Order: sequence, then structure tokens, then C-alpha cells
Amino acid sequence: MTSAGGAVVVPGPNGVPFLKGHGTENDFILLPDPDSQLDLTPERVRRLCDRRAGLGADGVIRIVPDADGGAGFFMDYRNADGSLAEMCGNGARVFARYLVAAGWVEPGEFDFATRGGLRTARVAADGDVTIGMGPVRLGVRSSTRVSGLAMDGVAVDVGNPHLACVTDHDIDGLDLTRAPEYDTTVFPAGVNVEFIEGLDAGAGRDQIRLRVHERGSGETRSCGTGTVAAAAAYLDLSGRRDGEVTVGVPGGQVVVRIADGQATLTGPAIIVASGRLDPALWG
Ligand SMILES: N[C@@H](CCC[C@H](N)C(=O)O)C(=O)O
Repeated sequence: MTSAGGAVVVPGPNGVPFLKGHGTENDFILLPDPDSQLDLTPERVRRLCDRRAGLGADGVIRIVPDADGGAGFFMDYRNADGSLAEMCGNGARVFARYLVAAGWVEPGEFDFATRGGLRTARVAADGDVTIGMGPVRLGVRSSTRVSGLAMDGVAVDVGNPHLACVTDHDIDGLDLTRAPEYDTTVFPAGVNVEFIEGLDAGAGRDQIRLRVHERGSGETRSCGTGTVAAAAAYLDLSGRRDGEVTVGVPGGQVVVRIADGQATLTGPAIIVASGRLDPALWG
């Protein structure tokens, strides 16, 4: 490892400990912070998430005790651009996997806190993690514009804001290197936009696939809250509120279940590396 000054540096025992993980290739840097000591500034988040000069990730999750005491731990989630978000479904699975693997919580079901409220996690021995995603609320119809195409969608609140667009257009052909346009009066705090294609899975099974442009991170290979929003919007098209939907994303597959306005999200959570940050990167 080389510091900013060019000298070869092996981060010493004082380097900030980190882990790297992903859920369906939506990737995160985890910063365990049991004493709530880390000063995680937006600039530090941007530096860590930089895919060339940093570790590279869609977001950072600081793992801290829940100061409000409603749950054992708080998931302090930040997007790659340094902004805060209320909730992250894929990140929550990786966060829960870490808590169990590190022995910070007992396996089984447990609560944790997010900016969007309390959530639950269940970590299975087979590697899958199920997150109780809380309420999923359909809002007003709205629209977006991407690659010169106008598309209709529906606002969905999964703790964080989404515009879920079920479309007949070829979603693979969309240019998501730039943020899709959206109505800022409907989404004053920005929005995550999903482009959704219904699939014929047969035998009454509900299956969709999607691409997503995330607020604060750009196009990602998956978005857990986005899959919940997409499932709700897809079921709504056929007049249903409840159901089980298999959702394909560029980075894999998850299952969303919605009943009585509450959603769960089940999928993989993988930790791929751990280490200590070079002090020059932390700054
Ligand atoms: N990738 C996440 C969502 C992260 C937050 C989002 N970009 C926002 O700003 O609301 C997920 O898996 O849900």
C-alpha cells in the first residue's frame, strides 16, 4: 500500500478498521464504530467510495450503538456522494450479517435502528438475510424522462423516496449514466428511480426485473428499497396490495413479500474483505 506521499505504508494498528461487502452487488464499506468515535464527514465518504482513488463502493455504513436505545445498533448509511439516506435494504442485510458474524448480536431475529425508523433482521445459516422493511406506501402518479423517453410511474415511500416505473420499453437500452429527470415538486429531497419490466414466470408466479438510478450513488447493480418499491408498483397494476415477487437486478435476485402494507426483503449478504484504512485515505 502506498501513501499519498509515495512512501510504502502498511496501515498500523491505529488505521480505522473497515470491511467491504455487498448485497446483490450493491456494495458497501462497513465502519464498525462501537464507541461512536468516528467523524464520518461527507468528504471522507466520497474519498472512501471513489472507485479509483479509494476503496470504491455505492455507500458507507457506520455501525454504532443506537443512541436512542430503541434497538441495539444504528445503521448510519451514507450514499457515495456523502449524502444521508433514511434506509438501505441491501446495506441492511450486510449490516445484519456483520453484527451476527462479529458476535455483536445473537443469531435469530433482532431489531436495529435506521433514519427511517426501526427495522428487523433475520440472518439464516444458508447466507440469506431477511429484513423487515416496514411500511411500503404508494403515492401519487408522476413521470420521468430518460434517454429521450417519457415514462410514467408511481411514487413509493419505503422510508426513502422512489419513483417506480413499470414500462414496456427495453430497460437494457436506457442510458443511466446521467440522472433521470423527475418532478422536484413531488420529490423535493431527490428520488431513486426504478425502471421495471414484468416477466412471464408462469404458474401464477410474479417475477420482474429492474434497473435503478439511485439518489446519491448513480446507477447501481441493485437497490433493496427499490426492489420493494418496484414490487409494490407492479402488484398495484393488477389491483393487488399483497403478494410475493421475485425481483431480478443486474447483480442477482431477491424476493419481496408484501402483506398488510408491510414488506420483507430476502437476499444474500456477503462480506468480501476486511482491513485497516491508510491514515492518508481517512485524512
Ligand atoms: N441501495 C440502497 C438504497 C440507498 C439509499 C438511496 N440511494 C437513497 O438515497 O434513498 C438499498 O439497497 O435500498
